[in-house]
Amino acid sequence: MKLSKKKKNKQTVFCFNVQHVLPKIFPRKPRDFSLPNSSWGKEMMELYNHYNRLTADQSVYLCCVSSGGAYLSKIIQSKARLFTRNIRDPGAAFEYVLFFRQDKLKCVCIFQAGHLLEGPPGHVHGGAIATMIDTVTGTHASLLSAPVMTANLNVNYRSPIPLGSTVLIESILDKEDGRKMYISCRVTSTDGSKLHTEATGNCPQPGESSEGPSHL
Ligand SMILES: CCCCCCCC/C=C\CCCCCCCC(=O)SCCNC(=O)CCNC(=O)[C@H](O)C(C)(C)COP(=O)(O)OP(=O)(O)OC[C@H]1O[C@@H](n2cnc3c(N)ncnc32)[C@H](O)[C@@H]1OP(=O)(O)O
Repeated sequence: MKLSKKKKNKQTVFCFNVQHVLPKIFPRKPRDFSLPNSSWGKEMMELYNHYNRLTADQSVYLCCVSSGGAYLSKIIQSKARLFTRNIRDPGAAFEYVLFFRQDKLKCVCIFQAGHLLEGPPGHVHGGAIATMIDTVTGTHASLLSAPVMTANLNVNYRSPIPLGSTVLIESILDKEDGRKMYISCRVTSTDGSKLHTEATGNCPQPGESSEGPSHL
């Protein structure tokens, strides 16, 4: 993955451009799943507008596209799809947008959990929550360094997340030790008053001998 670097108002702004990570052979412009759609509730829209405004000067808006599968299928001859973007029905599963703040080494994700993610009746499945945490910490670590693999993820579920609700997932780089990135993550209600889940993860850049995401 390449990050382009632009000087803007004396600040360095990193732009994540999907065109850099897609091969030229990709037949059409992929749908950008991080743009608003009709399934987004009021809270999701308000938060999206809030963070999107913040990106104007000092942050980066990540375009999380569904293109991974189509890209990979050309290479590994499979029907792979990025797990969190493989359900086409808007609002049915993982609706989310990631915002990466360069200054505080912090990533914020707005996540609206759809009806296909049910675990305990009326609430979000723990595996779906861990998936989103893994996605946020993995993307965060990858954008701070190079593509990583999650080696270790510890998740503590503190209070259930109501199905259909919107939550904030915030990740922070705690420590960088060689090629290991230690990241902590909190899932809270959108006003921050209720803690749903806490997690810590270790995401190293794979060594040369390991089977990392080198094909990316
Ligand atoms: C993929 C990222 C792409 C990014 C693209 C961004 C664009 C945005 C687009 C789309 C976003 C999508 C984002 C999704 C993100 C999802 C992330 C995942 O779910 S990854 C799948 C689950 N994880 C695995 O399958 C790993 C399996 N394990 C391995 O492959 C290896 O064990 C690996 C690579 C983790 C390490 O292997 P070694 O050979 O490279 O290196 P060694 O020496 O074994 O470990 C390195 C250091 O890490 C520690 N370590 C290893 N395993 C550990 C563990 N389980 N717990 C704690 N530390 C561990 C070791 O002690 C070592 O530390 P010392 O350097 O000696 O200090």
